[in-house]
Amino acid sequence: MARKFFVGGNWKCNGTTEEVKKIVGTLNEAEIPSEDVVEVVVSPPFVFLSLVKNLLRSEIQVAAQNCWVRKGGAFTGEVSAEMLVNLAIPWVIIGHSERRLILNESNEFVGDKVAYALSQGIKVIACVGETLEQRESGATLEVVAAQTKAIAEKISNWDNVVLAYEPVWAIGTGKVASPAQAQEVHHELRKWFSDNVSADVAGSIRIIYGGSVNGANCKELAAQPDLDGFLVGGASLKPEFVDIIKSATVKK
Ligand SMILES: O=C(CO)COP(=O)(O)O
Repeated sequence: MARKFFVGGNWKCNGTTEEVKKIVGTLNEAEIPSEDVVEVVVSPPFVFLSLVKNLLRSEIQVAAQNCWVRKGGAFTGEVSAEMLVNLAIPWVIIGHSERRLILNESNEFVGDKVAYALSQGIKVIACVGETLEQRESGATLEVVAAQTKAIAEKISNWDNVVLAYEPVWAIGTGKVASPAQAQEVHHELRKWFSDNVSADVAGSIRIIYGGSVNGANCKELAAQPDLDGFLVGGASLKPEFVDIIKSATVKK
């Protein structure tokens, strides 16, 4: 079965009510390819999830940017998977490098979070990616394999997971991975699934790229055979996000 192109917009810790309404207005008016061609998900900060879900056209889904690792309770400042279910939020981003590196989320903790969110029926955009230092020392594949393995050790069904390869050195830097660099890692990750999980999962899992994707560079990246979409940061706050969604048609 062909892998449906996936475009996620990670708004990170940005936006006011007015700005959020403006982005949603742009998306609601945009001409985008049908749901058969592309799956689109935007991820606002927690406080705007309900607002966005209520205002946004129904073909575009909503994701949280994180959730607590287990059942909710006495965990001040956290938001539980149960709460996301209660708000009918279908997706969550887990293991973004900003959380791994700034908030010290370990591979194991990320694996536990992915497993718990899935157990509650929430689909997961799981992020992996190497730092510049790791790339320069030749450790890229080892790093992304270890991050993926820590998830694989905690889950047995990958149907509701999208894997986002986001090299840290490309995030927010304007320094996008070349199509060849992205393809190489996506290909190796797919091979990792084939060797360590199953040929079925290797063939069906969507591996999307994130890191300085914009309206100008998306088409060439989208054309890479093992690249099934994008996780977009900065450009997802701008009208050019629509151009990135449209790059799905490159696969046709
Ligand atoms: O981190 C990202 C998406 O999760 C990518 O961010 P930028 O697109 O701003 O580089």
